[in-house]
Amino acid sequence: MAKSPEVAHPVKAFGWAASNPSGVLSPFNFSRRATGDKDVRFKVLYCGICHSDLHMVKNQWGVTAYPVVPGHEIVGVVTEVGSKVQKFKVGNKVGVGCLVGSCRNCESCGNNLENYCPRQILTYGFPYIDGTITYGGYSDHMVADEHFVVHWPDNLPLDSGAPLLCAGITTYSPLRYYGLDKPGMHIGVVGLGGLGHVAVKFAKAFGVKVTVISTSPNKQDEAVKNLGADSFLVSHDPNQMKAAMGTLDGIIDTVSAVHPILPLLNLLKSHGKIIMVGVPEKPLELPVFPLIMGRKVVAGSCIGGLKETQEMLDFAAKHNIKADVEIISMDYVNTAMERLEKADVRYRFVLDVANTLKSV
Ligand SMILES: NC(=O)c1ccc[n+]([C@@H]2O[C@H](COP(=O)([O-])OP(=O)(O)OC[C@H]3O[C@@H](n4cnc5c(N)ncnc54)[C@H](O)[C@@H]3O)[C@@H](O)[C@H]2O)c1
Ligand SMILES: [Zn+2]
Ligand SMILES: [Zn+2]
Repeated sequence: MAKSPEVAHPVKAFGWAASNPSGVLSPFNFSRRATGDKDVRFKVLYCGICHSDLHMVKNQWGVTAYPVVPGHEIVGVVTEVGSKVQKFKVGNKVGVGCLVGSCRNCESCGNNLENYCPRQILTYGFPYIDGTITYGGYSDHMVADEHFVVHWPDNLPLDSGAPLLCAGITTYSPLRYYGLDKPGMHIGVVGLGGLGHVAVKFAKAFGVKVTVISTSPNKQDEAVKNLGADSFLVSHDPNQMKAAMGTLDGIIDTVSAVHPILPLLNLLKSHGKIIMVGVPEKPLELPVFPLIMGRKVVAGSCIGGLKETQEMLDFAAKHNIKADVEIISMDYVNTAMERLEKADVRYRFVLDVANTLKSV
């Protein structure tokens, strides 16, 4: 039976929440559960702002339960561990991404794919096993079962590394799973935002040639010079798109809004794959002819399991991969959301929670 909120959640917490589909966030007092046997409690230091947070605070997917405290790119330092915790000690640097629970019993969980567990529990806005609602990392502290907590590699910066917990794993996982990680391959990355720019970095680290496909010609210089992309295509330039037809082994599509995929399918070689990771609020149109003519694949991918998330972080630390970030204070969050909506960020906002979150 679900415990009453007071019993289940005796520890005071403080963060910023949206309370209606305007998406405007404001200071919010709430509480979290006591540290259970297998729980890790940590002080939040930094939290990235994912476009999913924006979709959620505005209820663009129609699933938001208000009030919602967003944030699933959370790094911090452990302050307390339960008596049965094995992997962590007080003082360890840790991270929590999009998941804080799953059944631990199904085929997906058995294969370290908690991200495909039908009973997965997301880090915020989701019913937890005690019947309460989860709250994310735009807050002073977190508590999570140690299975859903990852070790932070020593040489990975906390602030610019935080976005790897969602943007990083969401692009690393499909590059690996769909075999788009072989040196000499040529892939496209569509949408040069939070996810897209780290997709470029991981693909380059795998030895893959990368073309960025974007609506914004003004991102070209930066994509090539700073992010290491090999080439750049302006998606609304028909001449450029025509010249590049049939050249790509795969595409990672990170676009957050409805967009045509026919021009992207045309860029693929035969047997090429387009992997959808962006989540537009409405369905996309799927033209079938260009699919069958070339045995092409349209596929999807959702974050990654905990084992792969740790592997991705360790890989990033080894190859010096981090996000390009704009560090902001908590009271800038609403402006940041407005700017994110206009794609006015290079390339991820990260909240400096520990230094700027003030209780009221
Ligand atoms: N599959 C997953 O597990 C997963 C994980 C995280 C985020 N997401 C989703 O991925 C998407 C991208 O997230 P992000 O944080 O990188 O967002 P972002 O806003 O940082 O980047 C999105 C990019 O898409 C571009 N874009 C927007 N509308 C466009 C249009 N109509 N045509 C072409 N380009 C357009 C923007 O310019 C921007 O560069 C979001 O929908 C988010 O919810 C999915
Ligand atoms: Zn995310
Ligand atoms: Zn499961």
